[in-house]
Amino acid sequence: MGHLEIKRLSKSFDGKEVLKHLSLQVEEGEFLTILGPSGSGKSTLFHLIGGLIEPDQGEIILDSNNITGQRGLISYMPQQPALLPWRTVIDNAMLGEELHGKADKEKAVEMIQKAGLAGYEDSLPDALSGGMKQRVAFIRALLSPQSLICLDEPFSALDDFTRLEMHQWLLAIWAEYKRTILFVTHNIDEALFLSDRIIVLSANPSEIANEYKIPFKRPRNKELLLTEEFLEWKRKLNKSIFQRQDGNETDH
Ligand SMILES: Nc1ncnc2c1ncn2[C@@H]1O[C@H](COP(=O)(O)OP(=O)(O)OP(=O)(O)O)[C@@H](O)[C@H]1O
Repeated sequence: MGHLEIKRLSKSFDGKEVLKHLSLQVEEGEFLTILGPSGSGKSTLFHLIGGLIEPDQGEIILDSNNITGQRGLISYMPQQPALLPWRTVIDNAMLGEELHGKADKEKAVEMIQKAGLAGYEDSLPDALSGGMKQRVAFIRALLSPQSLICLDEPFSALDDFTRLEMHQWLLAIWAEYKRTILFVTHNIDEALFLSDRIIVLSANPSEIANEYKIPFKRPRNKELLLTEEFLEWKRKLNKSIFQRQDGNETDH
């Protein structure tokens, strides 16, 4: 479960083409990142997958079902953690599950503890740091029954130290609860550190400029960031993005 297929998706706003015939697949259990410049249509793509808006053309297929224009079938974690301020940590964590039936409180407590938030179960979100709030939002996404989790730049508001910590935490928890993840970011390091595969988007309108399978072994830890292999990949992706923006040939 969690196999996503996007078929020739197009979307314009006020006559401006944002996505043009975009096709991609996310395999079951895969961590796929879409890397693209600001304004390349990454959030628009997520709004389409989540059924918040309808495409002009194209289809979205999840586990062989056409879900185009349908809401509530994927788990979505936005840039800001979007916790309800009047609900406690545990009640926020169980929210996605509650909306789809009965919540498993024991499981939620277990995950909160694994996320290093033991003792905060009954606290309100205001008592948490930015990184802690993101953990709660991610637990909520993981506990929701949907097989595909879409993460829209979830760490962009965090400082570098917290972000790296969150990356390591996310990979550890993802390895344990194995779900399909579609992640968008414009941070190259983040994309390389986390992903099985990276799709680079071009802008105006968005098309797939390049696609890369990332060979780093798992589990990954922060030492990877300083290896020659990592820096080599970083140069390759930089070149892919910036040559394209400068209007030169792409690197395939
Ligand atoms: N509801 C809307 N009405 C009109 N234009 C829109 C709407 N939503 C998005 N756009 C336009 O579509 C383009 C792509 O926006 P989108 O937010 O999807 O890009 P993005 O890649 O997620 O950018 P960022 O990385 O800055 O968040 C932008 O030019 C934006 O102004």
